[in-house]
Amino acid sequence: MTSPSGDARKSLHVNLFEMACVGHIVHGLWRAPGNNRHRFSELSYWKEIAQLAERGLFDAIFLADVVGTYDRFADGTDAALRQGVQIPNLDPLMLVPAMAAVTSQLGFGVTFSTTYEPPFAFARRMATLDVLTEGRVGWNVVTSYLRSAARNFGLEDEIPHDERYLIADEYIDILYKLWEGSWDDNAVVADREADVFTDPARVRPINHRGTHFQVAGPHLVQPSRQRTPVLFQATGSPAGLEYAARHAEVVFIGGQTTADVRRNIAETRKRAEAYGRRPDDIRFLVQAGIITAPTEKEAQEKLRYYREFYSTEGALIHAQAEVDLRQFDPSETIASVITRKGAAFGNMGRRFRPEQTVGDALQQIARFDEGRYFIAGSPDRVADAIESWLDDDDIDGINLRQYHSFDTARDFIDLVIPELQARGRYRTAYTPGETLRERLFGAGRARLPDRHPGARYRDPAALNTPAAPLFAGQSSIRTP
Ligand SMILES: Cc1cc2nc3c(=O)[nH]c(=O)nc-3n(C[C@H](O)[C@H](O)[C@H](O)COP(=O)(O)O)c2cc1C
Repeated sequence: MTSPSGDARKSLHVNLFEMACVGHIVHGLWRAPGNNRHRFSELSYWKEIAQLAERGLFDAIFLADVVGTYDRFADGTDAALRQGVQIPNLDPLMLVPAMAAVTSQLGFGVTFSTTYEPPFAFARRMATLDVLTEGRVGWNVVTSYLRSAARNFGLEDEIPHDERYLIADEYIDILYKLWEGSWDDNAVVADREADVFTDPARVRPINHRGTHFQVAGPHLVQPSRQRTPVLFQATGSPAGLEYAARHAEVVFIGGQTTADVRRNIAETRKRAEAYGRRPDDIRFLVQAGIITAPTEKEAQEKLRYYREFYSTEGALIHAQAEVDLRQFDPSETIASVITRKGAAFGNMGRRFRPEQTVGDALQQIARFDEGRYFIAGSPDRVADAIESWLDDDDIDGINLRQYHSFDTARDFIDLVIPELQARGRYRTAYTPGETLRERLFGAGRARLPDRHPGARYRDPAALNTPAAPLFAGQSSIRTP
């Protein structure tokens, strides 16, 4: 079958979705016997999971991150602390060298926010990782969403949503200047006889003077194999999609149905063309929940078992619920709760329909086992579902959500991957020495293609001509 994007039989890209905490998105399951999540603060945990992902020939381990606490529910941060909802958490960039040292092919996607820390230091840290891993890193560009994070970095409140993307646009432009424009490939000559380590004629400052940042340069790190790490982004808003169309190479796309997802993908590809990119310059991933076992019956039993540990309170904390819905009669409607609680109902009003009951809303918020990209079943049924996601929805891959570390990844690797391989839907080996970008886009694509906006700074003259601002002429985007 030919997919809408034209590939004969698309092969699945897989990242293992991780975060250095006990409760990332599936809350409460850290208590399940045998779950290793509480070991996230041990180096051995990361070494073990990286080796497991490499055994499964995964594209990468993808690390989420937040820089504030979920403090809106009940007794604020205390609830998040008790439930382990993304706190305590460790800095994901620091985990990469440990995992890279015990693997040779696995990639690493790392989340970092453009809103709080200046670009120069981040450019250096990320380039360091790309140099040391020989081109195995990607960056998940986020603008952050917690008000508590803003307060950690000296702000009273969050910067308005669309303005964050404008800042992110200048931020990434600086990174392109540093990563792509500041150093020529052959700048390091290491000529002992001539007593020259780096040829100064091949290194230049960037002298960026913009709206939000001023960065002189030169970049402190010599070019890595990819120069710019693979650019990941997750978004659903018009501003975010515009940003993705311009910059992202891998997009986590939203949508509840095949039709939604296909439409969102098609629109993003079309917008990318408006920026001079090709429709297939972007890969699309979804976050998938997969629970499998040798037989259908065992898979359903495993699902039931996981359900027993799931924490509704954790889900409410993560959703930044301002009201504890559990205190209401399950048969009461959301409309009636809103009337009684008024403004205190906060963001929950946007999540639910007024006619829904509290019981229904609670189930909705605490459900980890539904939706187009969830399946609990035998390896055969899982593989059928994945083939449909690839062909019918036009996605390219998944971020595999973990319920149990390391069983979720192990089950997928031992049971589903052989089935996908037999169907020609999954690699049977890594291509030795390939970069993460080549794994996603093919041989010869270690670096951004020339048509990507970041590539313009390969011409040093471009360092003196500002890039067009994001959203230029876009009336739907709220510029400040
Ligand atoms: C798969 C996935 C992973 C995400 N990981 C993070 C993350 O680690 N840190 C973060 O601040 N936001 C993360 N987000 C949230 C997005 O960055 C973004 O805020 C969200 O998708 C809403 O998009 P918008 O900001 O364009 O409205 C993630 C979203 C998805 C779908």
